[in-house]
Amino acid sequence: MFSPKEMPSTASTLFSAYASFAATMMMVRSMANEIVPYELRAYLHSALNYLFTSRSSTLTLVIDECCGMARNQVYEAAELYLRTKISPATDRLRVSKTPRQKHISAAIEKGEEINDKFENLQVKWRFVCTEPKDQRSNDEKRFFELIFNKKFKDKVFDSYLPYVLLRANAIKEQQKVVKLYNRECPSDDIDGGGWGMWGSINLEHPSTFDTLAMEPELKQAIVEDLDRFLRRKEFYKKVGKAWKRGYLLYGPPGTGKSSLIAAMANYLKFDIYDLELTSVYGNSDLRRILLSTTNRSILVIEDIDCSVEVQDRQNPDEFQASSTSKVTLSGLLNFIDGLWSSCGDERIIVFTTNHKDRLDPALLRPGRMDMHINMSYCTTRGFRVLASNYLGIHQSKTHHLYEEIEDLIDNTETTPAEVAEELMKSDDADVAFGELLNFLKRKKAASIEIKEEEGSKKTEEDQEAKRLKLTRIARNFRKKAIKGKRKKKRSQVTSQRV
Ligand SMILES: Nc1ncnc2c1ncn2[C@@H]1O[C@H](COP(=O)(O)OP(=O)(O)OP(=O)(O)O)[C@@H](O)[C@H]1O
Ligand SMILES: [Mg+2]
Repeated sequence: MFSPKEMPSTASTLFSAYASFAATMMMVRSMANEIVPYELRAYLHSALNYLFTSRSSTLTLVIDECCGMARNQVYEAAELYLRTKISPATDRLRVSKTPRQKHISAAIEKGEEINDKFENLQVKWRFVCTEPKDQRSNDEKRFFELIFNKKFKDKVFDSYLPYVLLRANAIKEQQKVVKLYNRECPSDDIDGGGWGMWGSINLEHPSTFDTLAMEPELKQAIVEDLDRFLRRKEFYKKVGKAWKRGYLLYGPPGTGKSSLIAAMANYLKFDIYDLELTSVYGNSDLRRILLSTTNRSILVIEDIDCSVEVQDRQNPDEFQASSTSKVTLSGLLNFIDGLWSSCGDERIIVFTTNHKDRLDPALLRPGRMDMHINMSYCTTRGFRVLASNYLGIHQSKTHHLYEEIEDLIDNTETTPAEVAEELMKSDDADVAFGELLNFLKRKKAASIEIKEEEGSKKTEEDQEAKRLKLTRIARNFRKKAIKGKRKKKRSQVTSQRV
C-alpha cells in the first residue's frame, strides 16, 4: 500500500516510465517502417491476422437481385427453385397471384432460411432484405445468401448452381400460361404495344393432342415432327437454315384446324400470334408487325386463300398498284423466307385453308410449308375420342349404338364439330348417342337425295348431250350428201363438155 504522501511521486514515476516506453516503441516502429519494405510488412500483417483470428469453415455466396440494370438470373432461378423447397419448418411465406397466373404462388419471406441437399452437399439458403434508408425512398435491397462448407466450393459452382438454373427453367416452362396475341386485344393490356400492335389474353383453349379427334398415326406424326423440330437447334445452325417450321392445315370447316393449333401451342407452351392479314396495310406494315413477335411462338394466318392477293405473282403490274394498300402473297413469302430467317428462333408458322386447291402453287411448293396436314371428316377412331371427351366413355369400351353410328360415320361426310355438337346434347350416353344416330340418319338421307338429284340432273344433261350429238351427226351427214350431189353434178357437166 502507498502512503498518501508517496502517491503522487509513484504516479509520476509510472507515467514517466510509460512515456519513455511509448517513445521507444514509436522509434522502433518508425525505424522498422524504414528498414522493412512495405510488401513484407503487409505479408507479415496478413500472416499474423491469419494466425490469430478464428477461421470459418463456411463460405457465403451473395446473390443480388440485380446486376447493374439487368435482373440477376441466378437470383430469379433461386426464387423459383426455393418455392419447391418450402418445408414445414418455414415460419413465414409471401403469397401472391397476378391475373395472368393460374395458381397462387408462395415464396419465402425475408429472414427465412431453407436447407437443401444435393448429393453429398448440404447448403443453407437465406433470404435477406435490407430496410430502405427512409420511408419514401425505394432502395430496399434484396438478395439471397447461399451458405455451405468451403470444401464444396467447386461443386456448388460446377454442379449445384447449374442444377438450380435448370430446375428453375423447367418450373418456368411448367407454370407458363400460353398467351394468344391478337391485334384487336385491348391496348391497356400490359403486353399490348398500343394501337395496331399486339395485345394478349391467356389462351384458354383446352384442346390437347389427347382430345383431338384425328387418326392416331397422323397425330403421332405431328407430335414427333414438333419434338424433332425442338431438338434440332444445332442441326438447323449446321445446315444454315432458319430454325422455323411451317404447317399448312387444310380441310372443311369444323374438322379441327383451329383446335389443332391450340393443341400445338399447349403442347409446346408457345404463344400464338393470330394475324388477320386483311387488317394489315401493306408489306412494310406486315414486316413491322411480324418483327414485333417473339421467339418460341406460333404465327397463325387463318383462311390464307381469302387473305392475300394471290394473283399478283402472275401480274407484277397489279402488284405494284396494290402493294401500298394490300399484303401480297409475295410479300408474305419473302418475309417468311428471308427477313425472318435472320432474326427469329423457334418459330412456327401455320396457315389454314378450307380450299387447298385455290392456293397459289408458290405456297404449296416443297420446302415452303414443311408439312401439309389434311384435317378430314370424322372417322370411327375420331368418334371414339369425342365419345371419351364428351361422355367419359373409354375408347376401348363400346355401346349398343356404336355399330350403327360408326357405319353411318364411315358413309357420310360428318365433321368432328357436328359429332361434338350432338354429343353435347345430354350427359346421358344413351340420349346423346340417340341424338347423334338420328342426326347421322338425317344426314345420310339428305346426301342420298342430293346424289339422286345430281344423278337425274346428270341424266338430263346426258340426254341433252346425246341429242346435240345426234343433231350434229345428222347435220354433217346432210352436208356430206349435198356435197356428194354437187360433185356428181359437176362431173356430169364436165363429161357432157368433153
Ligand atoms: N378434330 C377435332 N377434334 C376435337 N374436336 C373438334 C375437332 N374438330 C372440331 N372439333 C370441335 O368443333 C369445334 C370447331 O372446330 P375448329 O374451330 O377447330 O374447326 P376448324 O377446322 O378450325 O373450322 P374452320 O375452318 O371453320 O375454322 C371445336 O371447338 C371442337 O369443339
Ligand atoms: Mg378455324
